[in-house]
Amino acid sequence: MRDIIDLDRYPLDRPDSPEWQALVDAAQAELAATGMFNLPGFLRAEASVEVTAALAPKFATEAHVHARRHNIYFRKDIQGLPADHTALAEVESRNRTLCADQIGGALNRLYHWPEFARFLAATMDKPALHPMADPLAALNAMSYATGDGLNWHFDRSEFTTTLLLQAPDAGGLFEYRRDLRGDSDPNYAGVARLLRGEDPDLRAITLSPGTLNVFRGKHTAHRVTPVEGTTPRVIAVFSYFETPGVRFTAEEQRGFYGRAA
Ligand SMILES: O=C(O)CCC(=O)C(=O)O
Ligand SMILES: [Fe+2]
Repeated sequence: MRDIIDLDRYPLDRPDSPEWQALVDAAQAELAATGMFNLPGFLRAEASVEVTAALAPKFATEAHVHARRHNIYFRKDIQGLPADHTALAEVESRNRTLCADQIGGALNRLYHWPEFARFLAATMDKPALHPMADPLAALNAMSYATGDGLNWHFDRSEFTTTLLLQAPDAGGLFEYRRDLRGDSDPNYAGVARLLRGEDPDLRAITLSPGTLNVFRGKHTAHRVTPVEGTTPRVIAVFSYFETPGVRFTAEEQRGFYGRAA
C-alpha cells in the first residue's frame, strides 16, 4: 500500500500503535465537531494522477451517464409525505459513473485492504466494517465535466468515504448540512427549508486531490455544485456496511447505474 497511500503520515498499516490511535482520535474529534473528517494527501499525488489517467478512457467509453431528475431521497414517494411537499422537490444531477466491476487497480486494492476498513470502523466507533457484496455499488468512480453535478441527496449508508482524484478548475464544491435528519426524525420541514435555500447551517468545502473525506451521508444532506472549466472533477466513493453481504436492490442498481448485476 505504501506505493499509493502516505503511510508515514497516516499509519493505517500499524493498527493499535500509538500513532494509529492518535489518528483515530483526531478523526473522531473532527467528526464530532464538524460531521466529517478529512485526510489531505492520503493518496499520493502520483497515484492520483495515475488512477485518473487509467480511468479516463473508461469514463469516455463505458461509464453510465447518470443524468436524471430526482428528489433528496432518490425515492419516488415517501410514506406520509404529500407528493407536493417541498421536501420532495425534484432537482437535477448529471455525471459519469463507473462501477466496482469496471474499476481495478489501486482503488480496488484499497477498497479490499482490511486495514482500510479497520481504520474506518475505528473512526466510526464500530466493531467492524465490511465491503458490500454488490458488484456495482461497492466502489464507484464519478467524473463531473463542465455543468455536471450531483444534486441534493442523502446516502444509503450511514457513513460515506470519498477520495478526490482530480480537482476541477472551478465549481464542484461539496456542500453539506450535517444532522439534517435522524433515524427517528425525518425533519421534513428542515429538508424543505434547505431545498428552499434558507438553511443557515449549510457548509461548503473544496477538496484537494488525494484527500480522503468521510462524512455521515445518511443524515447529512449533501450535493456537488456544477463544475466549471475544462478539467473534470474525478472522485472515488467507497461503501462499507456493518453487516457483510449488503446489496442494492435491482431497482436501485438500475437507477444509479443503468443496469442490474
Ligand atoms: O462527489 C462527491 O464529492 C460526493 C459523491 C456522493 O455524494 C455520492 O456518491 O453519494
Ligand atoms: Fe452522496
